[in-house]
Amino acid sequence: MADSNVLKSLYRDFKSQIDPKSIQPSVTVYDREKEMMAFQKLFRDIRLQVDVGLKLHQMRRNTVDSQFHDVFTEIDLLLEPVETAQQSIFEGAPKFDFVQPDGTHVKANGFRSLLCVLKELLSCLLYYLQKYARDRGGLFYNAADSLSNITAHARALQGMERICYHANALMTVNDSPNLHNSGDMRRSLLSLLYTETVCRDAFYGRCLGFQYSQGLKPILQFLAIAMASYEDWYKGTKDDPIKQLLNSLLKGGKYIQHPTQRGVKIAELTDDCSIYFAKAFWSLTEQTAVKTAVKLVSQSVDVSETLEVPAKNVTVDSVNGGSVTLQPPFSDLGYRPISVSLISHKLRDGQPFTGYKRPPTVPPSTGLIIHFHGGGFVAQSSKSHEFYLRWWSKELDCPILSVDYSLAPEAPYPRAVDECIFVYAWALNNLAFLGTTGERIILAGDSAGGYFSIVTAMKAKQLKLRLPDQVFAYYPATLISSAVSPSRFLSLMDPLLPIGILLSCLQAYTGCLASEEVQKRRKEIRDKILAAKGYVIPSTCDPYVAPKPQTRWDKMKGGFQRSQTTPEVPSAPKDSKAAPPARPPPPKSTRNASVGSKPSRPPPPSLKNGGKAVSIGSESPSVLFKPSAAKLEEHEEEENEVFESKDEKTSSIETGQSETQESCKEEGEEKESEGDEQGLTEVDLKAEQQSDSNCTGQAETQEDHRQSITSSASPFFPKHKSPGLRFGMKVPSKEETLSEEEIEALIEEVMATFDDADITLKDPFISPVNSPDELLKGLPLINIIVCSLDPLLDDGIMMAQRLKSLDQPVTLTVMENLSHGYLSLTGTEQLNAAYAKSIAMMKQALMVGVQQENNSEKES
Ligand SMILES: CCCCCCCC/C=C\CCCCCCCC(=O)O[C@H]1CC[C@@]2(C)C(=CC[C@H]3[C@@H]4CC[C@H]([C@H](C)CCCC(C)C)[C@@]4(C)CC[C@@H]32)C1
Repeated sequence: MADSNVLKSLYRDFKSQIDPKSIQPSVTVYDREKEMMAFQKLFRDIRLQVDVGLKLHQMRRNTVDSQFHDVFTEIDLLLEPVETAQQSIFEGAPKFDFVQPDGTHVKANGFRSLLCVLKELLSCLLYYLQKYARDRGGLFYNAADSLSNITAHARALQGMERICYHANALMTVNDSPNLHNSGDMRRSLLSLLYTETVCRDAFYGRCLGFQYSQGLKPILQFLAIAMASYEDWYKGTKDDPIKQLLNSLLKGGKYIQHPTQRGVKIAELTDDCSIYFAKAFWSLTEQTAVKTAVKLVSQSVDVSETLEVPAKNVTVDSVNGGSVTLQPPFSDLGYRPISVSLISHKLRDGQPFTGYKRPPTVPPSTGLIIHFHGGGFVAQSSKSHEFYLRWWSKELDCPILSVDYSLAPEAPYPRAVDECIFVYAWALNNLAFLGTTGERIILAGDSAGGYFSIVTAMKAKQLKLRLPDQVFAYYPATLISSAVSPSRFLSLMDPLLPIGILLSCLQAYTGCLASEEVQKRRKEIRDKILAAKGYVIPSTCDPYVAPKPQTRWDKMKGGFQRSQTTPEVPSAPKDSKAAPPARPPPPKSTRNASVGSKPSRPPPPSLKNGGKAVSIGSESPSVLFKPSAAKLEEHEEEENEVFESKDEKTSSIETGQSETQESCKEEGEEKESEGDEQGLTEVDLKAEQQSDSNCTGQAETQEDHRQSITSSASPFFPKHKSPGLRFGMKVPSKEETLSEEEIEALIEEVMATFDDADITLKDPFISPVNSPDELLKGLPLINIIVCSLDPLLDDGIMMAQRLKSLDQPVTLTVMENLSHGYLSLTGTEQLNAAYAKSIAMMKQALMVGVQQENNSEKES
């Protein structure tokens, strides 16, 4: 089928040589075809490896055998739903692309990014599966390592499955090209609720940074590990700094060596992240030592001055001939001078200079860049961004004024916005002092700073000040709300902007930091709803226990086993007592048994269910648990036992298994009579039916699977003896069961705790993407630069869509496979290329004469 499509597209290519008009579409179709085939090939190859693996280990001769069998079974079960979601996202993704005003198609949006990430993950998984197949039985074969790698990637695939599922659901409710589901707080809340069930530790363990290219990966891994060890420092007693430092270094080492612990730690620490921790970690770049190091390695400049904009009224000329007086910002902190940095490669006439040896001056530049730094609204300063600002100043040959606006949570919205526009007006009045004639003024900012650059232009427009000539918003946040979007799902695995930190920044900036009591209550409600929907509450599970890496001795034994006739994976029991009894082979191989009767999932729910938000993803069967780092420490001992015999465990687990079936039946009967009364939604019912069929209808096949999973210390399953645990879902107990009305009431209760936020969000300036038309019309050219692997990708795209819909000049540039914050990172060719591209764009914008051309074009 796919082959015939390729043939068709080749034929179209051939035809296009005759008919030049058909060149464009045929190339696109061909590319898409190739992309789709790449996915199909990946799935096919993985299935092939899994089939072989399942056959090899179907005898379940020992614990390692069982573990391999479990992990292959789990992958096998995951592939189908992942592939279904992938196909559907693949179909719909292009509808959300941005088409530049000049007609160029920008192939980027959160859906596409999720597909890229999925592809990367599948490739990694395939790599480890193939490596395992190739090395098995070889001299240097390490069974534990293989198992750990395959397991880690399979667990991440579980997370991806859930994310793709939600993304797919989002696609069905969002009318293209709308990527955010803003305006529906309820739905956002529910989506956020269900994302709690993604095992995020899987993304931060062995798989950390899997989505990035080889150059970027180690940098982001380093930063994530630094964050994990900094947490230990931050929490520890600050009495003895040396002891503290050594301790965090040791912890850093530990997190490199033990990926599982790292994963759990990062997931835990970024889940309910205190804004003060994020602030402290992100402000590491403010340390004198770091600042000095930056100065040493960066471009040297003649001027790097810190100035203060006094808190006095500023009167500026307005565009209609009059003048406007701006009062200094007052909210939250009262009147205060605002700190700014002036960076200039050459000392220019008029510029202040307090350095040691005065260099010769050069005439004022024609351009000026006013820069706003990023830092999630809560951290960083012009100094922490000086590394690239110094280069900019040299390459663009113009001075840069970087604004140190006040930070949240001490100074929430609108303080920083007021400061930015105030400094802008002050700069208009002090161009000569800044060393410029001001012929070309550019506003530029990254991240939170990108947001300020757009909002400042909007404010200038509203106040009728002279507008900047262009705006450069690098990966900006443009929707200040917790609305979900496909790219925002990336924050579930992002090393720089994890979901918990993003949400804390949001609360800090909008001035809605919830009290501890409110947070506690929100969590209680979350747990109640999830339990009622049948999710295994992550925090109630035992820690994830990674397979123990083998010792060299084990490896050698592994090597010797090669000569055996059976393709066994050696797991040398420590003593004879621990030798596992050989299991009789199951009646059918699990793989064969499950063919055709695999727990196939219903399609994503139609969320337009009579206007009711339904339980997104409630039928997902994946295993869910979120271990706690503290618990994990306790289990370090147990971790060593994973490769040991399961003799003692067998009896209790087997009891658990029969209990499982019992409870399954009981609950199933109860459900039949109660289902309607409870007013469950269609999706819920489907889920129930499915779980019922898991219970009885497919007794033979699921029995195999359940047996395979519960009967060993599975690397997927925590040693959880809860009866009723099936595929990470469980039938809610009597106490956990809630009626739909009760769930509604709980949702209402949580929504009420966001009331304040709602008031703030109605401000027309807080989210530029949703600002009224009159505030956006008449803005100068806005250049939006986004990264394809950035949780805020959709924010940038939606801003461009909005401006285009108002016929505003806008460009959208996508930096492929780069992460958020790329301007602050350095050291790889990919980063250098992206950096050079940004410079080239700004250089063009600073050229005197370009504006005149634009204007005359407009007039004509
Ligand atoms: C599934 C649903 C999801 C819902 C999500 C809700 C989304 C809410 C949306 C909007 C609300 C608020 C948005 C806030 C946006 C923030 C954007 C924003 O401003 O993001 C920036 C935050 C700082 C940072 C991470 C960054 C870039 C570079 C980073 C720096 C690189 C090196 C720096 C290290 C500290 C150096 C350490 C050296 C030491 C010697 C070890 C590091 C990591 C500091 C932090 C920055 C991006």
